[in-house]
Amino acid sequence: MTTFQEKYNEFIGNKNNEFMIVENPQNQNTQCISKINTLLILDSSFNPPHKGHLQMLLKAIKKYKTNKNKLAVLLQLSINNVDKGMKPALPSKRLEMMSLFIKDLHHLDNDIYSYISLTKYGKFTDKITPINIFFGNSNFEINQYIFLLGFDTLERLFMPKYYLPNTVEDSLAEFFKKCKIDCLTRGKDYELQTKWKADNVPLLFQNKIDLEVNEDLETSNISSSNIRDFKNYNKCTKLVEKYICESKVDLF
Ligand SMILES: Nc1ncnc2c1ncn2[C@@H]1O[C@H](COP(=O)(O)OP(=O)(O)OP(=O)(O)O)[C@@H](O)[C@H]1O
Ligand SMILES: NC(=O)c1ccc[n+]([C@@H]2O[C@H](COP(=O)(O)O)[C@@H](O)[C@H]2O)c1
Repeated sequence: MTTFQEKYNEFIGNKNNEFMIVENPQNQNTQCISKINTLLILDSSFNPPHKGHLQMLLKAIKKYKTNKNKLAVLLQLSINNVDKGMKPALPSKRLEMMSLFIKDLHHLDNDIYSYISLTKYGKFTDKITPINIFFGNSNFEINQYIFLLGFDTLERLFMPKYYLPNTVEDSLAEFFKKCKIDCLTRGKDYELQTKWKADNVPLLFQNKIDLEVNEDLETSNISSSNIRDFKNYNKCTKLVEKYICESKVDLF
């Protein structure tokens, strides 16, 4: 049995588990970790991780890494998507791919601390609670949680159906006290997406969301579903990194 399978079994084995850290930074330097003040969170089904995800992280790291900001990255696998099921790749295999993805990120930026976690929560308003319990303690100095989202998820974050009978504003108020959203456009309609944000996000939360236009259509059009549609790793080498293809995780 793989370590990831064991960790996953441990996680689902206890119904009280809502969040679990699966991988910690490799070089644990407590003094440096204590200086981390910004956590970038990419919560996804990683089915599989792809170059679009990498682009989101690299853009966010570039934007938020400053002399004052020491960053950590949390890649989180959500086992309960608000809308989608868990098929086809096994959760343990997704964790394995996430770990490869993090190694790749470290090659590109070796100054980043990274964590991998599992969560049972589908809604962002729930996801933040255990994250804040883990990272909000005195071992860290975290003062900003930044969720990295693509535009399609941003639209869904503001859909009333997830919060009924409460209003979207009331339901998200607490979340936006602690968190910001860094969002990338998807596909070519980025002007419409910018307009959607201006027209639909309640005024109260407008400044909590940074919507960045990604004019590079090659990366902004990538999704895990279109990779799975290729039905063959050899046909999607432009969309996923080589190590994911080589991992031969059964996706198709
Ligand atoms: N190419 C991309 N550009 C910008 N955001 C992206 C891109 N791919 C995924 N995302 C965002 O990353 C987050 C995690 O998404 P996830 O990996 O589940 O999406 P996906 O690739 O669209 O998957 P699927 O096709 O299986 O629905 C979501 O907020 C999604 O909008
Ligand atoms: N209203 C919400 O909080 C909301 C809406 C859409 C997606 N999500 C979550 O965002 C993550 C990414 O989801 P998608 O891959 O479906 O875009 C998943 O964990 C999903 O559950 C949350």
